[in-house]
Amino acid sequence: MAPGAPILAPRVGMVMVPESHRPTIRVSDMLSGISLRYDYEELKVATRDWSKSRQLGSGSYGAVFKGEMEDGTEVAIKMIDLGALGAAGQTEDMAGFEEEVKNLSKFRHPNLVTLIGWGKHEQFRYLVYELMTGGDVYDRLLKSRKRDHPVPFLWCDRVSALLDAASGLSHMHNSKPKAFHRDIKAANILLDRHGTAKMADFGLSCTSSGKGQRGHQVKVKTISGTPGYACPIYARTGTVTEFSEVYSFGMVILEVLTSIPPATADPSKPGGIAYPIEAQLLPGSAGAVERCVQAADRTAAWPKGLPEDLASLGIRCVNASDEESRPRFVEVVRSLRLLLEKYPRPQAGTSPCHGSGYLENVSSQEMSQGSGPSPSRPAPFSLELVAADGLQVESLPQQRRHLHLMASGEAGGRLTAPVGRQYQQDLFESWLQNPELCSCISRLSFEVSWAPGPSDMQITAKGNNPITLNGHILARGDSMALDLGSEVGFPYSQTGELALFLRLRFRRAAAVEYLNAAVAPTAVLDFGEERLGSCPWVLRCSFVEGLGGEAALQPRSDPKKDPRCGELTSFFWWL
Ligand SMILES: Nc1ncnc2c1ncn2[C@@H]1O[C@H](COP(=O)(O)OP(=O)(O)OP(=O)(O)O)[C@@H](O)[C@H]1O
Repeated sequence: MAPGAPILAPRVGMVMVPESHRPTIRVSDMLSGISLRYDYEELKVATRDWSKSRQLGSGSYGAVFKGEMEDGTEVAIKMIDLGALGAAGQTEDMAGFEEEVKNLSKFRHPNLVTLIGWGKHEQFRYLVYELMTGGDVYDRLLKSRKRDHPVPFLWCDRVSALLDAASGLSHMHNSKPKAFHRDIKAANILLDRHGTAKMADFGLSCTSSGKGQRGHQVKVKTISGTPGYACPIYARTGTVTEFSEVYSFGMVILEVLTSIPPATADPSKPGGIAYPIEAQLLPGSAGAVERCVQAADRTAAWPKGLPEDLASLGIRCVNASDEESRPRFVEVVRSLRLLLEKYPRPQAGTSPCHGSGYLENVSSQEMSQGSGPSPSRPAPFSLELVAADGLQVESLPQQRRHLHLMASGEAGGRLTAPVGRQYQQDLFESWLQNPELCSCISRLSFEVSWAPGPSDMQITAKGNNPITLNGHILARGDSMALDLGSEVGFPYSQTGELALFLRLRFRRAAAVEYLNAAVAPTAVLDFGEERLGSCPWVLRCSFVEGLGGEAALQPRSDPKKDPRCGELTSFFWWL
């Protein structure tokens, strides 16, 4: 599903739902009962005639396009080419169209992607979904590990996505008839613009009304699913149960904890598949929880204790030999909810859960040496959203109003931080309702540079689309000095009266950092207001594990002398 997904053969084979569960009516008959049929012309207009620029991705059965319907609703339209599938010996219901429409039409749940309607034209079938603009969990994990310009995917967003997805799956498994997704994987967990996760891609799903020895189950003739996620017992027997689904979800839990994919291309065998979770974490052997904790992706800034708790849950789900020892989805949901209660989201302003562009859990040593998962470093500035076309800024939570700059380069003794659609895509998309405006923001729109101190701040326009600084237009290559309070704008067009569709204010960051962050942050600091001695700012401590809140540590001019801040010195690289 995600671009660059490592899965080589997403579907091992095609679904064959057994006779007793197979619908006997033709697709066209069945769908006539579903009211939201869209005219082909409307779908064509919505996607600007299936413009390549509107393509969101493609799966086994065809491409998915972003569309805008007549009423302005943004949607994702999956196009299935039955001609191509027929040539490959596949039929209409094998393409998953019938199943997907039938199953999705039944479900209305906040954590299942909503099917808005459908359409057909010649050999094409169309599925119209709510648009999920936040990407998928697989892609988020990939982006969080990128060496250049990583986009943090922090622990609370990860656990919350797991809880959402498990809730959607639990709903399917507790509905009547019970429904099986059959392709649970990180790439099929999509995120909306607010970060809510929903299960997608029901092309393989099927229902069961009968109970077998192991509860509700469906025996399929051909095994399908995604390598690495598929339960080995299901792969052997062809019997889908809730437990086989929980196995796949357990793999997702371990993947979200460690950012290690369950399956990937095997570099040693052309066309081969490697199973990194199996190989590195040995989930079925003693010590698996410890290995998972060791492998926990530190860029997520896990709080102490959470990796153990999450690993234990994941390991229970992927018990390969005794499937009945796996929890049911309802238990998985409750366990994940308990984890979010046990480890509450830190408050805004000191939160390691600020999403896009936010500081990640790289240890202070890594930061000072510029090593570790990424060479990016938090800048002591941020850009605060002042206004965006079509958006009521006050409706956004505080933490979604800030673009936190990351210093990712150094030139001539100056640090630079990039801003643009390529770097803060999620944030720009969440600010701008109109995707065309979003695409007016260049991939690299501008760079902020400064001399360590920080002083002598400068902005340099880098994109084809101009920007403004305090009302002055800056074209590509233009630089201007930047002050705290300066306003950066994005103009609608270069001609006519200057009107801005997005305005951001340059401000000092409410910076946070986690010290001694081997796995969990032990302290959170932010810039205080005072200037003391030769030091331009004092770091005020908001939270230290075991010490409580802000009152526990007072601001001071020489943190080096305080034993409680042993690592603080390496934090001063930007001062
Ligand atoms: N509702 C949606 N909103 C936004 N993007 C979507 C939506 N549904 C799918 N996509 C995007 O379209 C791409 C293709 O999705 P699709 O479900 O067709 O295939 P897949 O699940 O990747 O592959 P396969 O069907 O072979 O498992 C995905 O990468 C996803 O990013």
